[in-house]
Order: sequence, then C-alpha cells, then structure tokens
Amino acid sequence: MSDSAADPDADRLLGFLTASRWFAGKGRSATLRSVTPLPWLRSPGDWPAVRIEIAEIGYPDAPGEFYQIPLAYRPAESSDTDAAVRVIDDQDHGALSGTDATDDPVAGSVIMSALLAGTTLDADHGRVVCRTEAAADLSADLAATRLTAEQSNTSVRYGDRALLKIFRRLELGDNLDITVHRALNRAETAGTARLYGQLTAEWESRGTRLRADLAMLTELFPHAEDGWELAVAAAESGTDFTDQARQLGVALAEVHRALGSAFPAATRAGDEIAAGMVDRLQRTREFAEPLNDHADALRARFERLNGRTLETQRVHGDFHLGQTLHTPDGWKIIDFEGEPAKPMAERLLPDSPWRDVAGMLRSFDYAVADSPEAEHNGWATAVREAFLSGYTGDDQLVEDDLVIIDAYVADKAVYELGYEIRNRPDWVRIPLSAIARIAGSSRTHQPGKDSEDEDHG
Ligand SMILES: Nc1ncnc2c1ncn2[C@@H]1O[C@H](COP(=O)(O)OP(=O)(O)O)[C@@H](O)[C@H]1O
Ligand SMILES: O=P(O)(O)O[C@H]1O[C@H](CO)[C@@H](O[C@H]2O[C@H](CO)[C@@H](O)[C@H](O)[C@H]2O)[C@H](O)[C@H]1O
Repeated sequence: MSDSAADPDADRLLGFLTASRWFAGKGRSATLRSVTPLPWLRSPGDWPAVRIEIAEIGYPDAPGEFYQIPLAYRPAESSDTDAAVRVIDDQDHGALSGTDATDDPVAGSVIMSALLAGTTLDADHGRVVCRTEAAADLSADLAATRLTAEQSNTSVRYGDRALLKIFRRLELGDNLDITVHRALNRAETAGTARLYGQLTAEWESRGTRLRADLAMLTELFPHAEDGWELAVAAAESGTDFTDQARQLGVALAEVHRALGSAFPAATRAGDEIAAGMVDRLQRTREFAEPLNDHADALRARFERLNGRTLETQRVHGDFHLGQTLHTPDGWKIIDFEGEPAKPMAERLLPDSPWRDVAGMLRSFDYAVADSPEAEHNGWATAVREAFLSGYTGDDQLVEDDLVIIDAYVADKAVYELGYEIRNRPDWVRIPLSAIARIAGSSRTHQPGKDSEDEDHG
C-alpha cells in the first residue's frame, strides 16, 4: 500500500478520480489517503501490464470510500503520458505510464483471460480471486469495448456475448447486484441476465483485511433497446406503449416473486416506513429549499401509512425505465444495487414491492416531461394503467394499496429532487412539479398521477 503523502503521483490520480462521472463525492473536499495495488493480472514485460489498484478517498466530514482503478501500464518513454492516470517506477522496467484499462481492448482481454482461468492471485498487499459461475461460450478473443452509456460504474462489453460491470465505488462485503443476480438465476427468472462470473479482491487497509467484489460478468443482450429511450420516443410520437408497459408489469411481478422466495420476507410497521420517509424529507429539505412549501402535505401523505402493516421482502430498490431493457425475448431488468445514496444496511432491508411499482410510475412521469400532450391525450394514463394491470394480473387495487403506492410515489419524488439538485439541475423541474401536484391533491384515484385535474377527469 502506498501512503498518498509519499506518492508524488497523488494529484494526478486524485484529479482523474474526482473528474470521473462515477465519482460519488462531487462537490466535497476529497483527499487521496492511500493507493493499494492488487496483484498483476499481466506483469510488466508483457505490454500492457495490467493490474487493479484501490484508491481510498477521505472526506473531512464523512466516512471514506474505496474506488477501483484498473490500469494498463506501458513503458513511459513510449507512451503518451498526458493520458496517464498513474506513473509508477518499476525496478526492472523503469517508469511505467498507466491508463484506464477499461478503454484498452488488450487489457480487457487480459481481464477476461483471468476470469476464464478462474485463478487466485496473491501479492504483498492484496489478492484477486477470479471466478466463473456458468459455462458460457466465452473466450479472451472477444473484442472488449467500453460502453459509452451514462452509468454509475463502468461496463465493458465482450463481443455480443458478455458484459463486465466494473464497480467503481466499492461496497465492502458481497456486492448486491451479484447476490441478486445469482438468486434470480437459481430461480430461473426469465427477466434478468445470466451471471457468468465475478472478480473479488482482498486487501490490507490500516491493519485491517478488507474484501469487496470488484466486477460482475453477465450475459449481454445484444439486441436490447433501452426502456427509457423507447418510452420517451413513444411519448413524443404518441405511439401506443400499453403492450410494452403491461409486459413490463408482468416482468416486475415475476422478479418480485423470485426475490420474495430467495430472500427473507417480513412484515414491517407502516409507522416505521413512514418515519423513514419523513426522515428523508427532512434531510432533503436541508439543501432543497422548494420542499419547504410542500413539507406538511408530504408528511401527511407519509403518515397515512401509520397504523398499517406492510408485507415486505427484497426488492429492486431503484426501479425506473433506465433499469429495463427491451429484447426480442421480452423485458429484462438490470442493476439490483438499490438506491446509490442509501447506506448498504438500508438497501438490504426488506421493503414493500410497491416501492418498485412507484419507481416506475415516477419514471413514466419523467418520460412524458417534455411531451405534455401525452398527459392530456391519455397516453400516460393508458401506460400507467397497463403497467399496473400487468403487475397485478388485472386484480383491482384496493384502498390500502393506493395509500401505500401514493406514499412511495411521494417518497421517490423527494429522492429524485435531491438527486437532480446534486446531479442534473436542469431536471429539477420534473420531480418538483410532481411534488407540487402531490402536495396539492387531497387523494389519488390514479396511482402515480396526483393532479386535481386527473382526480376529476
Ligand atoms: N445484460 C445487458 N445487456 C446489454 N446491455 C446492458 C446489460 N446490462 C446493462 N446494460 C447496459 O449498460 C448500462 C449500464 O448498466 P447498469 O447496470 O445500469 O450500470 P450502472 O449501475 O453503472 O448505472 C445500461 O443502461 C444498459 O444500457
Ligand atoms: O444511476 P442509477 O440508474 O442507479 O439511478 C440514478 O440515476 C437515474 C438517472 O439516470 C435516476 O432516475 C431518474 O431519472 C430517470 C430519467 O433519466 C427517470 O426515468 C427515473 O424515474 C428518475 O428517478 C435515479 O433516480 C437515480 O437513482
């Protein structure tokens, strides 16, 4: 492990980390506490030499974070050092310049070889365990290309076969996306990708041995269309989307049934869930001043859960159109890591499946944000109804369900307001207008649509 104070290259690495899309500490004062190199996946002498390094980031007022940086090293004299994320001194080969390995097809192939070999590699400060879960028709010859999609991590696709999701901010212990994919595979759920393998690391940090999953290798859906892009395009053109929405509801229900069997289910007091929502409201008000006008109405909506008992289980936790892929074999649901802003302990708690339903209802609201006619001409109403009837199998929602969905829709909108303020200020208007509608309506007849107009129309 190198202490950053003694590392002349620390500024360069910190600059790379903090400028990256996946860096979670934007706007906060971050310092680089240490860098731990894991064992070489390919040693210097063969170029590029490849290894993963773990950077520990510290904040003055918050717990630290670990980020992984896979690097492809080449002799510095023959490389463009401007593109370097790290420059290190190797005792046999002199100065080596390291670039982001996720952009390097040869490094991608080295990582795939390690996965397929199923090796465990050890070095002074750490270990990498490569594990393949399923017999997939994979080889290190598949062309490795980084995805260009906006994402919280970094994914590399291998031909038309596999996707390696490289978790950037590391969660210590088992990664939720991997755990959930494995459970859903065991249940033979059609609506999720097959898990093919994983990379796991162990390393020393301040005298403690830590472990985290580094990456997840899954089936790639080569002909997938992004659910968000499909819904936005359909809303803009007024194309019917009810069949897709109904099928999406069916797919979510199937995933919920599998999650309900694979992980512990429980009942939770509505008071406890409402208290969590009120707490989030209060925390968001600290930096979202427009919430103040609506806080009482939102709180009242959450407190309608008081005195009720909710059936809870493992859920997706951050379900929206961007977590869905439409494929020739139907809808696939991805990214089971839950809400990125929530602490892991909370993401593991059983929750109401209505949280995911509410997430998708909010997502339809986002999808029509720039197509107001879709709300007025019934497109959005039909889509919401189709999704709900696909989810419930055409069962009528009862009053209790509506109260719970309404609370989760409001909670999601509060979360989104915080998310947009921090990440996409131009989008703040979307959750904010939903919050104003929610606060202005006394009750909802149509889940996810909270305007008085709709109540009477
Ligand atoms: N199995 C898959 N097949 C094809 N594309 C996928 C698959 N899984 C994810 N993707 C694509 O990768 C993007 C990022 O995936 P996601 O799991 O949401 O990553 P992140 O957690 O980094 O945001 C998705 O928006 C989708 O376009
Ligand atoms: O990065 P994640 O996919 O885990 O989720 C975060 O980012 C999402 C945006 O990329 C955000 O979703 C919000 O915007 C979507 C449109 O871009 C919309 O469909 C969702 O309904 C809305 O919540 C998500 O909340 C956030 O956790």
